Amino acid sequence: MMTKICFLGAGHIGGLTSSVIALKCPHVEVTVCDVVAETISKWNSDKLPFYEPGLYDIVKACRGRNLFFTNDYATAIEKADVIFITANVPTKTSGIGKGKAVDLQHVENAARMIAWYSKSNKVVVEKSTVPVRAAESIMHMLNANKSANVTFQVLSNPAFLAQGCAIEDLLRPQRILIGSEDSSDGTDAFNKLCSIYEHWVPKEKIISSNTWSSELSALATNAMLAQRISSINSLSAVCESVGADVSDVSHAIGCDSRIGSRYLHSSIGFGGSRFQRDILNLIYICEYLNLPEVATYWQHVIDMNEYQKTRFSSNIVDVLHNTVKGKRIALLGFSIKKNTVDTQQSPAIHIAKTLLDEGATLHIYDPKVEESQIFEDLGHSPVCEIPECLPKFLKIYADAYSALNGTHAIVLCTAWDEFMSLDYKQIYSKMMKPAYIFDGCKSLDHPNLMKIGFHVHTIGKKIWVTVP
Ligand SMILES: NC(=O)C1=CN([C@@H]2O[C@H](COP(=O)(O)OP(=O)(O)OC[C@H]3O[C@@H](n4cnc5c(N)ncnc54)[C@H](O)[C@@H]3O)[C@@H](O)[C@H]2O)C=CC1
Ligand SMILES: O=C(O)[C@H]1O[C@H](OP(=O)(O)OP(=O)(O)OC[C@H]2O[C@@H](n3ccc(=O)[nH]c3=O)[C@H](O)[C@@H]2O)[C@H](O)[C@@H](O)[C@@H]1O
Repeated sequence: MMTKICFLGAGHIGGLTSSVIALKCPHVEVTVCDVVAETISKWNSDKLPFYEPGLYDIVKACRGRNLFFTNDYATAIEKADVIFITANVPTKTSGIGKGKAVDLQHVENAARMIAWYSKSNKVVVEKSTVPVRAAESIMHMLNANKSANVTFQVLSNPAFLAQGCAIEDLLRPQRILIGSEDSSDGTDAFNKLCSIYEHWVPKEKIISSNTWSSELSALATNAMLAQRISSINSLSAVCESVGADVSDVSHAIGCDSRIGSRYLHSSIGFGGSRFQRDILNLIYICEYLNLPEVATYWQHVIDMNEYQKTRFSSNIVDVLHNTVKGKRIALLGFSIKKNTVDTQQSPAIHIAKTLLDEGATLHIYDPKVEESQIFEDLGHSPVCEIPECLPKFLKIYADAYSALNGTHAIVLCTAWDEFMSLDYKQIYSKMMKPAYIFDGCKSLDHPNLMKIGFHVHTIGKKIWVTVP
């Protein structure tokens, strides 16, 4: 009999994971549901709800064959053997734990829906990143709302996808972690989920643990990755003071196989909603468990990230002779990193707001982020208490050359590939002099830029040049 899977939540994780399962398991019927009807309409159209390299081709190949997007979650739940919860888990904005603890209401609602519409036993997979022991709450929710003869097994199976390379992460995962209950029913549920992944993931990459370890591992992975970035960013400040280059330091450190080279790229700070949210959640859990020293340790990772953004913005103002008022500054890249439209907590927002508050006029260009998104992200800058005045100071361009024309400085926030191959000689000729580049990604060809005449400032290495 054909295995049937259902996803509750057609966002990034639901949409991406379901598509790859449908691609790799043609005999499995995958149905993806969302409580927002418009999201489902987008999945059924040619303009998917978000951009991710490779996603469109997979959806096109599988949609209507064994991949379906629908609002009829009652039928989808009833038919499914395995149900993934991929609802969003935002940070609480009010009440106990405000600003740190996460709000599980969407996950709980999904669990209730599963209980209401299930007429046979189900394996429920907690895919959303949740606090430790959330599976217990899900189980309570399921048992309190279910029909008498139905039983559930809850597995924890966190997603480890980074935006921009999520399809690659799914097709060739470093590991699939499945946490299950220590019982024969738990083992059966584990085997059922394994049998899906085994279609394309080597068996040795599927690792098992108890449910709580799996839940904690999801938070801990993001916390450790963010901690590495904050560590290298802290060293970038030292490098700028002593004349070292953080890229060299990072390379030297990364060659040590005990440390490894990934997530040691110095930047203007990590962005995205996930790192900060997961660390804050970890801090909240530590405070709840009366582990204040542990909570403080992780808080420093976030503090260092804030420091890096502020340090970079202040340096721009300092270098531009302590005032940017009336100066036109181009900001290249607005998303958290290349190949994604995600702007949540993007360092570019912090930098743009600082420069706007200091009175600069910003020319922003990002290859994929929509103009309306940029206006929304910057709408609360104090300089623009009246949102209508924002367009006077903020201009969004559809191409890099137009954005750079007539500017005093270029600030590189995101390393989209196209920024590396721009004709900087031509750009320099159309900029105000002296022309500055602030490279927040350490990705441009600095000797060449300096030869052209730019003053180059790059994070983690101070370069002062005079125009030839
Ligand atoms: N975006 C990413 O790359 C990663 C996300 N995660 C985790 O996965 C979870 C989901 O994240 P995203 O997909 O990014 O969120 P998202 O916000 O893109 O999508 C969540 C979707 O769930 C829907 N939803 C909410 N309640 C529902 C319900 N009861 N039934 C059906 N649909 C419902 C929402 O309408 C929304 O479309 C979060 O916990 C996140 O931390 C984990 C790893 C990577
Ligand atoms: O929980 C999640 O949703 C996901 O969060 C992150 O993925 P993501 O936020 O999409 O992107 P990353 O590639 O990790 O980058 C996050 C931020 O860190 C920055 N970064 C990354 C690497 C680095 O060396 N330096 C650095 O500053 C990036 O520019 C970006 O702003 C994790 O990498 C994923 O494993 C996890 O599944």
